[in-house]
Amino acid sequence: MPMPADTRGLPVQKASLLIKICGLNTPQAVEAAVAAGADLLGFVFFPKSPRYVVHREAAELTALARRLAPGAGIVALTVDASDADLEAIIGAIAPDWLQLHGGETPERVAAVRERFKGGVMKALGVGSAGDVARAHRFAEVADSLLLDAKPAADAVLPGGNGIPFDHRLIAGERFGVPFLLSGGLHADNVADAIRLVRPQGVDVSSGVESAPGVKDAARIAAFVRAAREALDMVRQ
Ligand SMILES: O=C(O)c1ccccc1NCC(=O)[C@H](O)[C@H](O)COP(=O)(O)O
Repeated sequence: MPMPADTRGLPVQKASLLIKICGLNTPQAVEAAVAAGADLLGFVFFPKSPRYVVHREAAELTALARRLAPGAGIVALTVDASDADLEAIIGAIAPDWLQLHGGETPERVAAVRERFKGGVMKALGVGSAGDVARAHRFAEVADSLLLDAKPAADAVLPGGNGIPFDHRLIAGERFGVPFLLSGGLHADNVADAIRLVRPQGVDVSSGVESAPGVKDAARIAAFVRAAREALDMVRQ
């Protein structure tokens, strides 16, 4: 899996993750996320998702993002992607981060990280104390974690379902690597979630949409404002 060596630009790691808007699929959505001041911009490479972008679209959107916000981190979200798929995505958009949102094992995460020069973020569903213990194992092989709700058994998507989980399971938890809190967040609940969990950042998709796959500029702005204020408070 030959991967470019110059993608670990790491403005995002310096910023310790912070606020990610996921599932950007139009120029308007990218512009709204950038205008709101998002730190990480996520692009979904999972065909069954309403936020799916093909490589050519993703290349155009990430070029726009880099022009408008050179300091923002570009995140490519994949689900159990093969080496060839990852290589094609990296070739198309040179992401700063790969978000692995499938059933990747710790060994697979370590192997991807070995070859990819950007950051590797492992997404995990949390529904029990056992899941938190499992997250610690992944923290040994990933650059960061994204802790999300577990999808329903019959869900089509492994993420992006707008479902929250019990944040008390990870209140004050530390993993040795930064993590994003995710799952069912929106402008009205994100501050409470941040105050309880004290994550290094937050991630949202459904909570800033007017319909599945349709980002809403006002909701993005409100989310980033609320999240930024709460993150600033817990960092003091
Ligand atoms: O968003 C998707 O369509 C998606 C598809 C396949 C795997 C993961 C997906 N999203 C993952 C994310 O990073 C979401 O932002 C995260 O799960 C939170 O989603 P939401 O609860 O909708 O805010």
